[in-house]
Amino acid sequence: MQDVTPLITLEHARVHYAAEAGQVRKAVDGVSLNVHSGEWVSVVGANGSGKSTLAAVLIGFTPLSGGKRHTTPELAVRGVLQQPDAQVLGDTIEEEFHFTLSPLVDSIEEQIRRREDALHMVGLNYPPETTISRLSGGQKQLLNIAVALASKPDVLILDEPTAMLDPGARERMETIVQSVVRQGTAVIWITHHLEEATLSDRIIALEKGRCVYDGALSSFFYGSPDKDSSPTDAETQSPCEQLGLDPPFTVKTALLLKRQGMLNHATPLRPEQLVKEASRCILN
Ligand SMILES: Nc1ncnc2c1ncn2[C@@H]1O[C@H](COP(=O)(O)OP(=O)(O)OP(=O)(O)O)[C@@H](O)[C@H]1O
Repeated sequence: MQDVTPLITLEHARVHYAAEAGQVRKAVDGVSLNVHSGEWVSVVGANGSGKSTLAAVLIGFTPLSGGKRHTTPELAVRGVLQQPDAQVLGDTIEEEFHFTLSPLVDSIEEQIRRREDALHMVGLNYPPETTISRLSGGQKQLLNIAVALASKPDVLILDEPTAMLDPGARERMETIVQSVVRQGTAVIWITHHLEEATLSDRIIALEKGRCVYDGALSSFFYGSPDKDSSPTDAETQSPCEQLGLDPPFTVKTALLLKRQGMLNHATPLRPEQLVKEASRCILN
């Protein structure tokens, strides 16, 4: 059950940078949104659309050029950024957890328990005295995610967390996020892989720094359900298609089936939903 008070609110948030020849680069341009407890929000958009800048604004790293950012008192926000090396402070796994957990948790036993749970969760099976420089890029990313999880934040912001991960670790990330969201953490997941967005509750799309979509996944991928025309009509392109983004394989397949007169108003997002809808269609 979601708390109605937003954890973070942005009101007309702007981040503008000075560019060449006196121009202004609008990295984030008038974005207004709310983030609630226990929701999983995907943020999508083309390269340079402002996703990482928005993440930095939500975390509180990047000051606003205009607009407002409100948070609830003592909100704990943790971010895992794209470059894992940029976030590592310690020489060893143990040190890395210690730097984050010692200001938050007094008991050493509790710190160790959180560290072991988090390493187990992300599947990083290395002893705590391991030197971080020995880890691969993907393993460092998993370490940053584990440290963020161990701090039990109210809001967890993941900027392309799976970019360096193998398929097994990617799948594990989805399970981890489902579990922390169930415990009430709000997760903001920035991704170029729209397959990863299909488990989230809501999708935000950016274009040239502006928020051009904030809402349900089904309307984003299939168009608005209350329109009279079919979502496969050229004139009724979905927001995803209008933005030129690559929809998940399941959505592409479902759209092809719809063009063959199958699936009616079904809007499957995951393969298992597509199989269910297609079977229903065949049996009828
Ligand atoms: N510190 C900065 N100084 C100047 N311009 C910046 C700065 N940070 C970002 N920008 C510009 O702001 C725009 C948005 O960048 P941002 O990294 O937020 O996009 P993105 O959607 O995350 O891109 P990608 O998908 O490629 O990671 C880009 O045009 C970028 O060049």
